Amino acid sequence: MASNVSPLPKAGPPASAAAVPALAVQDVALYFGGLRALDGVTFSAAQGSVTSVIGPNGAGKTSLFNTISGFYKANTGSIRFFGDSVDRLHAPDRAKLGMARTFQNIALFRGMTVLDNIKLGRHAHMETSLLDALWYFGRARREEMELRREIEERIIDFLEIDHIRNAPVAALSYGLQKRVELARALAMKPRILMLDEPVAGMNREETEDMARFILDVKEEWGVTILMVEHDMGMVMDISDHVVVLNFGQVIAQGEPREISNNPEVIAAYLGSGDVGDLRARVQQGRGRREVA
Ligand SMILES: Nc1ncnc2c1ncn2[C@@H]1O[C@H](COP(=O)(O)OP(=O)(O)OP(=O)(O)O)[C@@H](O)[C@H]1O
Repeated sequence: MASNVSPLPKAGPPASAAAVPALAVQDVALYFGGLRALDGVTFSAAQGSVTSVIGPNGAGKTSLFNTISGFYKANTGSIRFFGDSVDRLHAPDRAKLGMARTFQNIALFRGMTVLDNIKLGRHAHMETSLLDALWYFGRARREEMELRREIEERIIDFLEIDHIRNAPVAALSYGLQKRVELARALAMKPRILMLDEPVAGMNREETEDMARFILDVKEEWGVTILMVEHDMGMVMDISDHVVVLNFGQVIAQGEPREISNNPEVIAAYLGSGDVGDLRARVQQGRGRREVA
């Protein structure tokens, strides 16, 4: 990818700290009345990895994302973020710690420009008290504004969206809107990026572009990725670790190759629209990691 701006400095962990997972979900349950949307879910996402959560419709993937990011409060269990419990924190405080997410349906301000949407991403870190505002009024605030501008420019360059920076979001193709959503999430300076169906509704070319950007975010920026995605080809190609949910429970987890050959996983997908895709992957018996 052409880039004459260096990537953001990695918040790279010292070797000893890398053993602490970016995210550790332990025995999490979430009930809606009598329905167990999540039931004893346990898995972790290693620092600097792409971890994907898959499962048939209604398996609990979105509920899991909402619980991790703090929109829902788990009935039982715990969630640790880089070793620290976030169980008592609400969604905005988890976002401030560096949990950024995109949504299944694009959640951008369609009448606003690309740049203004990206600028909104930084609000996760903005302080609002009067004292803070006064303190920030001087040099520190100017310096911070410059840093933020620099970050925005790096993101725009990195995601190759310079040509549309002043375009209203509503005028963009679906694939570009998804890329702007990714840009806004990056502006939050995330330590973990949670992507809810990042390539849903995309054509093949847009999907490949998005897959490349996700890998670049991981590799060049050192950001951990947690992704929910139905596109099995994309999941198997770019994931380091795959977690399979069915009826709110983890039925399998492991490397993509193990998962796509797991009979329980294939059985879970029978009758779902995704089974053809999964079967194709199994028959194909190869992924990018094997080609490389
Ligand atoms: N707010 C809610 N109130 C009641 N039930 C809910 C709520 N949200 C989800 N559910 C139920 O919880 C279960 C898990 O739903 P969830 O949306 O998490 O699944 P999913 O794996 O994300 O599905 P999809 O792939 O279709 O998006 C489903 O049975 C769903 O009907």
